[in-house]
Amino acid sequence: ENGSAAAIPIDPRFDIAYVTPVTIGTPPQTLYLDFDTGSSDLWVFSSHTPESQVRGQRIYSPEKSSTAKLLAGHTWSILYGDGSGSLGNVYTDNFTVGGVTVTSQAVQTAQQVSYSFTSQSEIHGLVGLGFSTLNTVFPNGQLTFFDNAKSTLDSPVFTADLKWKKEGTYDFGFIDETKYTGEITYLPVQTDPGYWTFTSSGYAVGDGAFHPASIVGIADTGTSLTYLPAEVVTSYWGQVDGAVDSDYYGGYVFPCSSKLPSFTFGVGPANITIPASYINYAQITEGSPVCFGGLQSSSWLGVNIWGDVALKAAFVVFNGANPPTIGWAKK
Ligand SMILES: O=C(CNCCc1c[nH]c2ccccc12)Nc1scc(-c2ccccc2)c1C(=O)NCc1ccccc1
Repeated sequence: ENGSAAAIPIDPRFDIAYVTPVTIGTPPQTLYLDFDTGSSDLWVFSSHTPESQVRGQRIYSPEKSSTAKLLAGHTWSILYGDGSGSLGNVYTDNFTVGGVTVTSQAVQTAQQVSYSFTSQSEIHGLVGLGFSTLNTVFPNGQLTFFDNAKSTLDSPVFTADLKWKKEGTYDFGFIDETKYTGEITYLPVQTDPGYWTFTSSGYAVGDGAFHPASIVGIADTGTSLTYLPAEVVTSYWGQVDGAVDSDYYGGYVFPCSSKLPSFTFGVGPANITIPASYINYAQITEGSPVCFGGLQSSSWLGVNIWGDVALKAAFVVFNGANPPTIGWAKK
């Protein structure tokens, strides 16, 4: 049974994250969750989350679901690179997204969430679409929604068609030819430790020369910006009048009036171009003449991340066959 669901930007001004409607339990409880290829825990705000940590989010109440079952003795705790995190207990219940249903999906209910989640009222939890090896449930790791759904899909794939300041889609089980142009270029995926890790073949700044390089990075729908090696982002921001790498603002900022070049990255023999508008990420604060870049250095992360700023420039196929591969197409 294949499926398709909307990827809705949570803020009309800039693409912090995208949420997708899901239903959990019986009778169905609808929540809007962040589908995240950069992690592998499905966790939700719940009736177990302290009221002081809930600010407008919808919650999942397992006690109101006749099909919910506590996974006794199991707990989870996750920490993300930005220092945010959450922890709690585990239930299994019916989980449906875009017409695809998994009965007895592990649903991790939050007993604690960090402030960065409390402050995002539009995000009611995350659906990890990384490899299940990254799942944090203890003592027995749980399977992701995609791993559970795979056998019921026509093909063991899901695709991401994220859009700039507009609603996109996640498709499960099939590849929609109307969503891309030209050919899909498939690349090998390194599944250790469990991210969708691939190697880009290089980059170009604006209409400049292509620089062949092997850039190993994670295709990550759950991270807003794109973080690349210092020499790459330095050569990009070197082309922008007034751009500086600001300790104060925590990254490259530039005068909002500056003209930005596009950024092209290689995917095998092909390439994807990120339009300049996607890299003009956001004003520092409403009305500020200072803008924050969508392309930032990965040196403090220790890992390169192709986040939403890059992914929304492409149609991306996450192929969960054995061995897994990742496909990139223009659109
Ligand atoms: O975790 C995810 C995707 N889920 C994010 C969920 C989330 C976390 N706050 C959120 C807030 C809103 C919505 C979703 C989230 N991706 C990956 S793969 C490797 C790293 C990593 C590993 C080591 C060191 C650094 C990163 C991360 C990472 O920490 N990204 C977040 C981030 C955030 C800021 C800057 C860089 C990376």
